[in-house]
Amino acid sequence: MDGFLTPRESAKFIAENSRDVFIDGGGVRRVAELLLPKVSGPELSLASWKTLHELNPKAADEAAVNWVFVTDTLNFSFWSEHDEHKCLVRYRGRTYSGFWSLCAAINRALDEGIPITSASYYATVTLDQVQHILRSDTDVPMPLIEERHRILNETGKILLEKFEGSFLNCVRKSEKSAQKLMHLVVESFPSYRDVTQFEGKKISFYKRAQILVADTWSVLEGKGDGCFNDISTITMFADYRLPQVLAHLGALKYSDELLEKLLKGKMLSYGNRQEVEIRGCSLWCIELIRDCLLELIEKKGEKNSGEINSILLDYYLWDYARDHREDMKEIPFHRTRCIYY
Ligand SMILES: Nc1nc2c(c(CN[C@H]3C=C[C@H](O)[C@@H]3O)cn2[C@@H]2O[C@H](COP(=O)(O)O)[C@@H](O)[C@H]2O)c(=O)[nH]1
Repeated sequence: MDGFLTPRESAKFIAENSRDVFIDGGGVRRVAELLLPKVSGPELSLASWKTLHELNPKAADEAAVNWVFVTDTLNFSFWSEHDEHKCLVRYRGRTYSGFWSLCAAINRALDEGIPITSASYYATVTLDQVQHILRSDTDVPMPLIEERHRILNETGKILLEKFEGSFLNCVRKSEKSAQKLMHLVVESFPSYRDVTQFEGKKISFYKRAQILVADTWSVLEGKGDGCFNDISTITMFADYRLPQVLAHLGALKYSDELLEKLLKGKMLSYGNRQEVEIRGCSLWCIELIRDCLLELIEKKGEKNSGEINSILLDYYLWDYARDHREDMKEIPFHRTRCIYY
C-alpha cells in the first residue's frame, strides 16, 4: 500500500495538527508511573496473552495461528447502542460480551464440530451458518453480521488461493519481520486496509493488521515463526477502547465540543476528522507513554523481564479498560460503526 504514511508517522502528523483531541504531558507521565511497578510483573509480559485469557488458545501450533487469524479478521465493532442491551455469548458457564463474545462464539462452534477456523470452511460458509455460529444469548445480535459473513467468504477464498489455506504460510513469507507481515496482510486482504486521509495526507492505522501481527507473536510465544526481529515497531491498535481509557486516565483530552458530542452518543463516521484525531492522538499517546516508561525504568534501574513495547502496553490498558468499565462512564468511547476496529 504505497504512498501511505505508516501508522506511527500518521499518528505523529495527526497529533501535531489535531484541533479537538490533545495529549496531556502530565497525564502521559502519570500513566507511565502507573505502569512502572508492573514492568516486572506477569501483566506486562508476553505470557499474559495466554495465562490471563482463558478463551485464547494455549497451543502454539498451526491450528492456534489459524484461530488467531479468523478471530482478528472478525475483530471489530462490538459496541451496542445501549450497553444494557447487547450481544452476549454464554460459553462453559461464563457469559462474555464485546470482543470476548466473538472468541466464545468461535470456541463454541469448534466444540460443536464446526471447523470455523478452516479457510476451506469459511470461504463458502453461508449467512445462515454465520448467524448460527455468532448467535447471541440475548435478543441483540452481534453487530454487522452480514459484513462479517462477506469478509469471511472474501478472506477464506484469498487464504486458499494465495497461502494454501493457512495463515502460517503467510507468516512464514514474512521472514520473521513484523512489518513485512503487516504489509503482506494489508496487501492481500482488503478488509484489513484501515486507511483514510487527514489534512491532505494519506494515513494508515492498520488496526486489525497490527493486532493480528501482535496476536500471532503472542500465540507463538515470540518463538520460532513468531520470533519477529522488529516486533517493537508495531504500535498500539487504534480501537474505541484505548482512547476511552487514555482519556479516563488523563493522558488524552477532548475539546468541549467533541466531549459534548460523545456524551450525547453521536456517531462519528469512519475517516471523519474528529474520529481520525481520536485514533491518531491515542496511538501517539501510547508511543509517548512507552518512551516515558522506558526512561523511568532506566532511571529507577527497574529490571524488566522481557522487552516493554507498545503491544504489551496496549494489551494491559485494554484489559484495564475492561476491568474499569464503571469508572470510565464519565468519558464515553466514540461511536463509529465500521469493519476496521
Ligand atoms: N487496542 C486494542 N483493541 C482491542 C484489543 C482486543 C482484544 N485483543 C487482545 C486482548 C486480549 C487478547 O489477548 C487479545 O489479544 C480487542 N480490541 C478492540 O476493542 C474493541 C472491543 O472492545 P470491547 O467492546 O470492550 O470488547 C474492538 O474495537 C476490538 O477490535 C486489544 O488488545 N487492544
